[in-house]
This record gives sequence, C-alpha cells and structure tokens, in this order.
Amino acid sequence: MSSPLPEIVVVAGIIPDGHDRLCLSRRPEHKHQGGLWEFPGGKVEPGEALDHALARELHEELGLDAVRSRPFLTVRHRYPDLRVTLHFREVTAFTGEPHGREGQPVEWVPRTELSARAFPEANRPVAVALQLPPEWVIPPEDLDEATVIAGLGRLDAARQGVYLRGWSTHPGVTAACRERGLRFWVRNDAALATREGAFGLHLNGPALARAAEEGRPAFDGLLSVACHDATQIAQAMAVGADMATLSPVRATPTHPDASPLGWQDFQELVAGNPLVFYALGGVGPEDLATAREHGAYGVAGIRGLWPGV
Ligand SMILES: Nc1nc2c([nH]c(=O)n2[C@@H]2O[C@H](COP(=O)(O)OP(=O)(O)OP(=O)(O)O)[C@@H](O)[C@H]2O)c(=O)[nH]1
Repeated sequence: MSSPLPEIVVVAGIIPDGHDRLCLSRRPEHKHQGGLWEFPGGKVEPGEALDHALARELHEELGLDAVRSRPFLTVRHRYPDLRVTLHFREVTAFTGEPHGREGQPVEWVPRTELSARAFPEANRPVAVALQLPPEWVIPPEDLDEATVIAGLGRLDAARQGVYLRGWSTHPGVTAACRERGLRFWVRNDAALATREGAFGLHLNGPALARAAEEGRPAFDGLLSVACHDATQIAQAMAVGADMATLSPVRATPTHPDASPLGWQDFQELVAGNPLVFYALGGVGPEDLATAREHGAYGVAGIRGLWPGV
C-alpha cells in the first residue's frame, strides 16, 4: 500500500500597493512548483496563528512587515505529491519595500496583468476571486425599472457587482450597468449574457441541473451557479463553475420555507471545494468579515445589499 500524501498548511499574502498592483514572487526552480509565480508566504508552524505566520514569512522572504492582515480565501488542493491547505490573507497595512531576501524575483504586478503569469494550480480560485467584487447585489423585483436604474447609480463598481435575476431581460437595466461600469450577471441564458456583454452567467437550481446533464453552457465570461447543498456543489464542480452562491445562511422573507444553514454548516459545505463562494440569505455588508472567516469570499443578497430598500 502506498503511504499517504504529505500534508502542509501554508499562509500567503495578497499584498496591494494602493495603485492596483499586487506583490508577487517567483518560486525558486528547485522547490515544489518551482519557477511559477506565487503570493509570498510559507508554511505555518504548529500552533502558530495565521496572521503571525504570514508576518513572519513576509519578513523573512521580503523584508516587509505586515501590520494587519485579514482572511481572503482558503483553498485546499491535492498535488500529485502533496496535499496543501492554503490560507490566503489580504495584507491591509505594512511597512517596508518588498525585495527578494532569498534572491527570488519580486515584482509589483498590475491586477489586470495577473492572468499573464503562470501560478501553481491551487491558485485558480484566487485568480477568480481577484476579479470579483466582495458584494453581489440583487435588485428587488417588486420595483419599477426607473427605480432599479436609479439604485444601480448608487452602487460602487469597485466593491459591488450585480446579479440581475428577473431584470436580466430588461435592456434598459443592462445598458445602465454597462454605462456605470458595473460588473453584472445574467440569469440562465448564455446567448443573452454574451449579447449583453455580461461579466457573468448565473445558473439557478434547475439550470444547474440541466448543465450537469448537458455540459457547461457556451459563455466566455465567469460561470456562477446557485447552490443549497452538497449535491449542487458537486454539480457546480462537474460543470466547471467559477463561483457559487450558497444559501440560505439565515432565514429570509424571499424564501420563507427554506431552512437556514447557519455559518457552521456553511463552512462545512464550502470547505475543500475550489470554488469562490458567496454567502446568500439574510446577510449584508456587515457580515463580510464573518463570511470570510467561514470560507466565503463575498456576501450576496437583495434586501441586505440593495441601496434604498
Ligand atoms: N507561498 C505560496 N505557496 C503556494 C502558493 N500556491 C501554492 O500552491 N503554493 C504551495 O504551497 C507550498 C508553500 O510551501 P513552501 O515550501 O514555499 O514553504 P516555505 O517557504 O516554508 O519553504 P521551505 O520551508 O520549504 O523553504 C508549496 O508547496 C507551494 O507550491 C502561493 O500562491 N504562495
């Protein structure tokens, strides 16, 4: 019988410079995943807190002192020779100018150029998350079109994306998203999403089940799916989804019959799946830190996120 794969826990820093660039370093050729670009970091020592481990690694490798960091995304990945749990943390305050103290190349890379760099396979969900807003706003469907368009005008395009749901088929609403530079997702219809220049296509439960039978819809942007349980998460992986909503975290008036997951079950369901998850159902921007602690990248919702409801 073969011996079990070695398992390591790693912490890595997403370090922005305030000019939309991130700090990357290149792994030495002789190391695991050698020659590829990485977010600087290294192994967590037994019993060590993640923020402490990150500060220690960044000091050792880059001469950079991380003053504050917060959870960004956790990824579990199985390489042929190694199992790794990677805790990516966003460094929100630091001192010092990073340089390769171990001789490794270190660069500030514009976010828009990240896709041109080769990263280890485990980093795929991070590459997706870095394109995504932390808040995913769903306009209410009981408003008139003019009110929805006015509400879209109050969103912050850097922080908020829009899932148009029932508004997907309203050209005035999609045009307003484009004019305001908002990343928007269209419901179920790949051809419509392509025509409208949507950032993403979102499949609801029945459309996800269909895609699981028929294959990934023909759409070049991000594929998002709605999940409520482990079966749908497995379907999401099978269709090659990039992101997923998982709901309901809490009880909501929109779906009064659904029983809430709570943060504990949410965390257990998302753990180990290489998808970017949004917590949906009774949550708002004030829950973002809790959502990240439980494995979500962002928060999604109607009432908790729409401006002016
Ligand atoms: N730091 C970092 N490691 C990553 C990333 N992506 C990824 O798959 N890894 C993997 O996580 C592991 C990091 O461990 P490491 O060996 O660099 O840790 P370390 O700095 O303590 O190295 P050492 O103690 O072996 O010198 C490697 O297997 C590496 O391939 C990433 O973005 N950043």
